Order: sequence, then C-alpha cells, then structure tokens
Amino acid sequence: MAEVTIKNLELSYDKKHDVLSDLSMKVKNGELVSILGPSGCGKTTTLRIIAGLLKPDHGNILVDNHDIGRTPVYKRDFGMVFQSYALFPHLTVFSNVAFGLKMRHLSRHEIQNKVKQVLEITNLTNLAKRFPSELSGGQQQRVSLARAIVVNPRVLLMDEPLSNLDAKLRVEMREDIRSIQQKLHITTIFVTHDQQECFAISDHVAVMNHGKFEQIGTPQDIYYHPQTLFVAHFVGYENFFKVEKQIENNEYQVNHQVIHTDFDHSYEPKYLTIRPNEIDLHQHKNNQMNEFNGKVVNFSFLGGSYRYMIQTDLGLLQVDQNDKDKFDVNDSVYVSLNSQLVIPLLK
Ligand SMILES: Nc1ncnc2c1ncn2[C@@H]1O[C@H](COP(=O)(O)OP(=O)(O)OP(=O)(O)O)[C@@H](O)[C@H]1O
Repeated sequence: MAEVTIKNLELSYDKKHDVLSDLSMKVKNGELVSILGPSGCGKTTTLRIIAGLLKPDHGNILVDNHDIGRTPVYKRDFGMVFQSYALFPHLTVFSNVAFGLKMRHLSRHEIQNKVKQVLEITNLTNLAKRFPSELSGGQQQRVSLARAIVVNPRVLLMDEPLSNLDAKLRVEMREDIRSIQQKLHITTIFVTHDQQECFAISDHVAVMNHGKFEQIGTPQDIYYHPQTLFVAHFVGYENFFKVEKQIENNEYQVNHQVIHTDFDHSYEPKYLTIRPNEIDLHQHKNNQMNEFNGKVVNFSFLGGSYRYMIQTDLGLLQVDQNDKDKFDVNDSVYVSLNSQLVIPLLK
C-alpha cells in the first residue's frame, strides 16, 4: 500500500509532438483512481511510465514521497493487469499464480498458503488445476488479477482489463475488482475509455484529453459538474451554447438570447451546457425563465423516451422526453431549461 504522486510528466515519442504534457495527480493510499479518456489520448503511455516500462522526458513518479525514477520495473513492487491476460499456457491456474512467489524464493509452505488465500479471494479455488486454455475470458482475467495481487504489490496498475469481455461479464468483473481492491486496500490506477465502468469502481477519476488531465474529481463531480467542453461531451452533455457576454451575475447572452444559470461557479464561463433529459418540452407557453419557443425538426425512439431535435432561437437543441407527451415533426413547442441544471463551462 502506498501513495503515488505523478508530477509534471512530459513525453514525446518522436521528440516533435508531445504525447503527454504537464501531467500531475495524486493517488492516495488505498484509493482506486481511473484514468478515463478516448483512444490515443495517452492513457497507456502514462501507465507504462508509472510501471517503469517507459522513461518520461520530464517529470517524476513518487511513491510515499520517494522518487522512483531510477528504480527498475522489477524493484517497484507493482502489480500489473493488462487487456491481454498473458498467462503461461503450460502452467495450471495454481502454478500461474504461484509463479511470482517462486521467483521471490518463498518457501513451499508459504507459496501454498498465499496462493490458496488469493484463489479464494478471486473465486478460483475450484479451477486451480485447470490450464488457461480450459478457462473462459473472465476466468483468465481473474487469474491474471490473482497473479498480480498474490505478491502483495504496493500499487496495482490495470490497463483496460475488461475490454476483452462481453458486456455482462464486464459488469460482474468490475464489481469483483472493486470489492477485492477495497478488501485488500491496494492503491490502484485503472485505465479505461468506458465512462460507466470507471464511475462504478473509482474513488476519483482523471479525465484525459490529448495527453493532459482536463479534470480530476469524484465520479459525481465529473458527472454533475464537468468544467470543460471536452469533459461535458465525454459524459453525455449534448447542448452547448457559446457565451457571447455576461449580462448580470448569472445571466449570459447566447445567440442574442439570455440564459440564466443558478449553478454555483467561480469562473467566467466560455460555454453553457445542459443534458438532453434535463430540458422540458411542452406545448404551451408557461412564461418561465429560460423558456424558448421552437419547432420539432425530427425525433427518434430511444426505448422509453424520444430524442427530439428542436430548432430554437438558441440553435438546434437535443431534448429527451418520455413518451407520455408525443410530438410530431413541425409541431410548435416550448423548451424550458432548468436554471439549476445549466452548467457553466470554463473552456
Ligand atoms: N511506441 C510508440 N511510438 C510512437 N508513438 C506511440 C507509441 N505508443 C503510442 N504512441 C502514440 O502515442 C499516443 C498515445 O498512445 P496511448 O497508447 O498512450 O493511448 P491510449 O489513450 O492508451 O489509447 P487506447 O485507448 O487506444 O489504448 C497515440 O497517438 C499513439 O499513436
């Protein structure tokens, strides 16, 4: 168990384009922090640097305030779980898990005890004598997790460990990972591009875009209080309004219209945003704040609700509405934006 600090990491593979720039974060003892971002943003590169498989051009990795920049991979005492299970095909589950302990020259008795304990935690006891080719993908990933934790690593690094599994198994495995991680209190850094997965298991989430962390916060912070256009878009916000100017304290001019936000913010927003399911669609004018008239351009069925495209003076809005009030193309409608759910974005 350990606290990991990443300080001002920078890396360029070709010495021309930065893949990582000025990357910093802290993972507290026993926490699970996810790095969330789209393909190619630099997640694996970051994890490889933390693991010691890659040297950064600048910056430091500290474990419990000690710089480990010169510590080789095998001395970092980190457990790693990757997308590919990388098990030894000629060894049984038991021997795969025991491998790291044998390398550390533990006694036969100690190895037996430790492996037995970890196979129980990872629910693999009944499969101990099987070979990897006799296991499902989920079971193989469980073995690679068991192999990583059996050596009591100070830190666990996981790179998209669930991406080869089907949807149902992914959900089961992520719950197992979280419960094992909490039981053992292992500091864990988990890389994923899947928002739901990372929200379900993380204490904190670092959202990455083009080699930079755009926002670091709890899953709730990121979901309800995104601070940038990129983060908001990544977590499902769809309607973005460029602020032309501030009119009053919480009133902003957008497309020559006025939008009011009651959302607490201490910065000057560049954009305002709201989720499609947080806009109310109605037939009659209610004379409310943030109410605009519009016309239905088209709609599609989402299952339980409809997604409407509404042309308004603010621009084209996406609005989700349950199927109790159904509207048709060319219907005249009103949209109301709940001022508490209009989020101001810094950039
Ligand atoms: N060995 C390498 N040499 C040159 N460029 C590389 C190398 N490895 C990765 N890159 C580039 O660095 C960038 C970041 O790659 P990285 O694998 O860290 O992204 P990622 O966020 O993990 O993506 P994914 O989710 O697709 O795995 C990408 O543009 C990639 O093409």
